[in-house]
Amino acid sequence: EECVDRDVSVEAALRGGLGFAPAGDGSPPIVDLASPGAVDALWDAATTVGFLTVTNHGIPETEIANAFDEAKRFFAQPLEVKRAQAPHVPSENRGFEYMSQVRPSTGVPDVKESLQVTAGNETYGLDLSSLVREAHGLAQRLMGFLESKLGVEIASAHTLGEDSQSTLRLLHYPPAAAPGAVRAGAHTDWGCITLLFQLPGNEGLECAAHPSKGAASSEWMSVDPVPGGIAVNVGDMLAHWSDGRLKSNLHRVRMTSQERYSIAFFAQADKSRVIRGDLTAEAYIKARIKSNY
Ligand SMILES: O=C(O)CCC(=O)C(=O)O
Ligand SMILES: [Fe+2]
Repeated sequence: EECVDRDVSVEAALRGGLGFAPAGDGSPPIVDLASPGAVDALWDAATTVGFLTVTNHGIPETEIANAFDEAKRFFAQPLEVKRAQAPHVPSENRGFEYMSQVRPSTGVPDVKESLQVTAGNETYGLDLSSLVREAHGLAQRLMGFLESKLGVEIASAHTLGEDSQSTLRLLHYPPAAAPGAVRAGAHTDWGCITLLFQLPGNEGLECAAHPSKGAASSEWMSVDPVPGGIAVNVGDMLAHWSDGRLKSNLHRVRMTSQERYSIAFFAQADKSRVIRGDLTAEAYIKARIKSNY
């Protein structure tokens, strides 16, 4: 399946010079969800750079802060404790992994540890269910906005029920090891929409500045934390579903001298949902997991 092989074009872009290029000026647009022009601004960002930051999103800051506290508490434990508390089940895209995700673009493991909780599954004793609910609600709202422009029914494809495979991922990049290294290799996300919660002071996220130029592009752009904002990006599943109108853009996490915590919510179509021919959203995600662990 062409869409499952998305990483081939990623490699082409990196061979084209993007891999080692530094970040230039600029940052993705900020979309104020309380403004009357929000739908147009969202559409504009999603069809050009594929990255944006939303403000006035309605998720209580205390909810987000609580999830970061949970993440810090979890990651502070000894490695064996984390492994025992949340065994990694790659086939189900959940549990705790340590320095084990190899991005096809780099061939070496990301310098990070992460804990993945799948909607509807256990939260390993962590208080994360309410952020999952809030994030799912916001992702659906954003997809509803896009749906109104796209004319394709996408917002109802994600539930929080039995069939869900949407995922909350807590990420921790330890204090800098090798200067110049990349913390997370360049990749595109697999799902429909990703919400990325960042902490002020924890910089490093970058996306390709000119995604429409593909392999000819050789610049990155910082996606720095915005107070009260959540970074949003389009994933491959939605790019595919929209016939390429919505852009799934390359991004990476650059090494900085600061330790980094972030939280991603990957809104993915339900397992049984058919996204192309007879390819289900479940089969699609499974194929992408296989290429990464
Ligand atoms: O930590 C980040 O900011 C980015 C994480 C990311 O891109 C991912 O896990 O897909
Ligand atoms: Fe990502």
